[in-house]
Amino acid sequence: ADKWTYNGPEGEHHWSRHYPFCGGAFQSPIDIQTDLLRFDPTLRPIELHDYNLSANEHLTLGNNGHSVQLSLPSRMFLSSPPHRYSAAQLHFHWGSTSTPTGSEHLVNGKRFAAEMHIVHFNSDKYANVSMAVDKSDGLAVLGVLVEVGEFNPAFDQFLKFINGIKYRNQRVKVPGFNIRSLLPARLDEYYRYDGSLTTPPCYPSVLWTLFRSPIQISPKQFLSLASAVYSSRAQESNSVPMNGNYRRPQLADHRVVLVSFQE
Ligand SMILES: NS(=O)(=O)c1cc(-c2ccccc2)cc(-c2ccccc2)c1
Ligand SMILES: [Zn+2]
Repeated sequence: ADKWTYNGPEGEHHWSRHYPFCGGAFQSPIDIQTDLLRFDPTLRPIELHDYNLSANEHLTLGNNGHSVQLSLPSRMFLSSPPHRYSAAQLHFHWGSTSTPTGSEHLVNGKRFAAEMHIVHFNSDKYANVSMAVDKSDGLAVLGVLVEVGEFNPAFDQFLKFINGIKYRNQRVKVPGFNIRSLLPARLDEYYRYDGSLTTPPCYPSVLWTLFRSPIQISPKQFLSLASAVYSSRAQESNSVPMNGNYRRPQLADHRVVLVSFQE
């Protein structure tokens, strides 16, 4: 079983003991300093294919003890030339009801309420996500910053089922919906850098795309995300609420963060 947590003796400062890459280079997340960006005119708008899933398609919403994740069919893909990346899953990182700031990436030191990650793998080169996860050109993750504000009907397409996955290893089936509706309007404005999984084993295998525009969810929706789930199992006596499941920003070292927009 994975032996890591976000706090305490198995917290992020100890991850590298069992997961050496966590102490290595190219780690994520980072604090994106907008005065150190380099505009790259070759960064084209992200193209999404087959993101509009029919309600007949059933997705698995699960509690893996560290996050809430939604499985995605691999026929969904994004193209960011030269490669095509097939979808694998999406999941979230958040703070807590008392401190509603739990995004992983920061922008000029600002932490957002939460962050959504849509994990894809390089299906031009690898048969599945497990083959891709530890390859330097294996993964592409779309990051979306989340703010508390307007109600977000797309979020409710899965949030309304969250009470079925209150405890670790619980899973429910949810009808497919348009995953594009979870993303911000502007898919042409994003930050791009080479990084890693933000959880153990922290493989430096991720081409990160963090969209410039945050999306909004209502206070009630945030409360539901941040207070409905536990990292403990159903039958365990002392239940452990799942919150603060975000890694602190890592050193950018000399990594250049590219940006697809100029102003
Ligand atoms: N935060 S992340 O995007 O770097 C990330 C990617 C993947 C991931 C998943 C499948 C294939 C490849 C990578 C898994 C997690 C994860 C989050 C919580 C608990 C355990 C794992 C997190
Ligand atoms: Zn993540």
